[in-house]
Amino acid sequence: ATQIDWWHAMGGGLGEKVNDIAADFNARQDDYVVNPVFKGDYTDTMMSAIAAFRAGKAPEIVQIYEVGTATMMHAKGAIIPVYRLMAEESADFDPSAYLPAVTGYYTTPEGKMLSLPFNSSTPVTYVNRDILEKAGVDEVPMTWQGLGKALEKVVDSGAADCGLTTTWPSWVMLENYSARNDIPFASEANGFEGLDARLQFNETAVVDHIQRLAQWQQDGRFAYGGRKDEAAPKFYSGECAMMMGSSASYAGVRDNANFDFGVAPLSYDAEVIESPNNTIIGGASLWVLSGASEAQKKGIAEFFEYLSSPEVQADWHQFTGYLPITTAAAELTRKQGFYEENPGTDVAIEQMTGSAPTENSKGLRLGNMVQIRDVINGALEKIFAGEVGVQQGLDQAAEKGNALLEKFQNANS
Ligand SMILES: O=P(O)(O)OC[C@H](O)CO
Repeated sequence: ATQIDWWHAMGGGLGEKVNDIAADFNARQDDYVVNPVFKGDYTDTMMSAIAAFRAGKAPEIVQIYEVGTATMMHAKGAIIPVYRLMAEESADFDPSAYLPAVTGYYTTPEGKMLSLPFNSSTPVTYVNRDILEKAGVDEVPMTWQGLGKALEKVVDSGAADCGLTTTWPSWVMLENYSARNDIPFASEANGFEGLDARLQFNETAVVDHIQRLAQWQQDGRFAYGGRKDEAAPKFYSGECAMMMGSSASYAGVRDNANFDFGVAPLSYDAEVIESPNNTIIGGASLWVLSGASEAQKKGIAEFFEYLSSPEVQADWHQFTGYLPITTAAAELTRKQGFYEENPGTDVAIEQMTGSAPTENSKGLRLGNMVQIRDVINGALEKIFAGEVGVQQGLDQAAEKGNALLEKFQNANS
């Protein structure tokens, strides 16, 4: 049988699920064997794939997180766009079957899908209901203003040491704060309209928002917990009453929380917007690397059809908390009664589909975004440690980030 290597970044239970999906596909037919290989976290996986490609040893399929999208798009000659592969193989592939907020991130301005959305998430708020009850907070406020009051009660009552933490701080507190409140994160429609996009978060309400978090970091309402998902144990352990993070943290919360937990939408800023936008996606998509043989390409097309089937997607969505990427998978999940039996699991999808995405909530398409996130997170760490003022820290991050954008623009135009 033809071998197809699939490098991915899904560790733990998610990795086992990926292995099961590949094994099921392999068992259904005899022509192809998909071999999933765990390559570390998202950054490790992307870096390994780039290095392997240069050495002529690339896998056929690689999972790349959403912030690597612009880099992959411009890696001319290194990728086979998914829309082309599926057309060449006459695969059963209908981009309109996917949720618009998901496909928007991964398509060209002409609507052509470059990579296959596989695990798309969006940030939500997890709450420890036991702590909230102890603190006398009856419902989870929808706005940052309401949240400030509720978290004050949590801390003042001694119900928990910390009010709120977050995973992926740049994604949640800058990128998604901007989208939710209809503010540009960068010019040129967040980079969708040109490589000359420049960062704008140091000139918008993001500055006040980070000021708020810096204040809360001082008074206990917020606790910074790391650049990726290192903050999750602060929530699992009951140290923090709430956590903002990926909808795909659901599996971890479900398996680790020894308390009554709930899922609420990501807060919006009542001083900025009356009715919030959708949030933007995170997670990752699957890219096909050039070098795949004719037989491998056929196998990949078949595998992608299988991955996008309502059954596989619905099962993956229900197990992980990633979004059902197709309308059919969402409908199947609803029909199966999953949302009714597991309250809160539909929050992410409601949040994504409640309104049509605007220019500010479609996503980000910025080159070198992996490095830009590091710059932003570095600035947040200094701000929260009181080493630099909020405006100064964000100005410095924007300046460094813009230099990275300019470098990418020069290399690709
Ligand atoms: O934890 P994930 O897979 O939902 O990803 C979160 C962020 O989007 C990664 O960039």
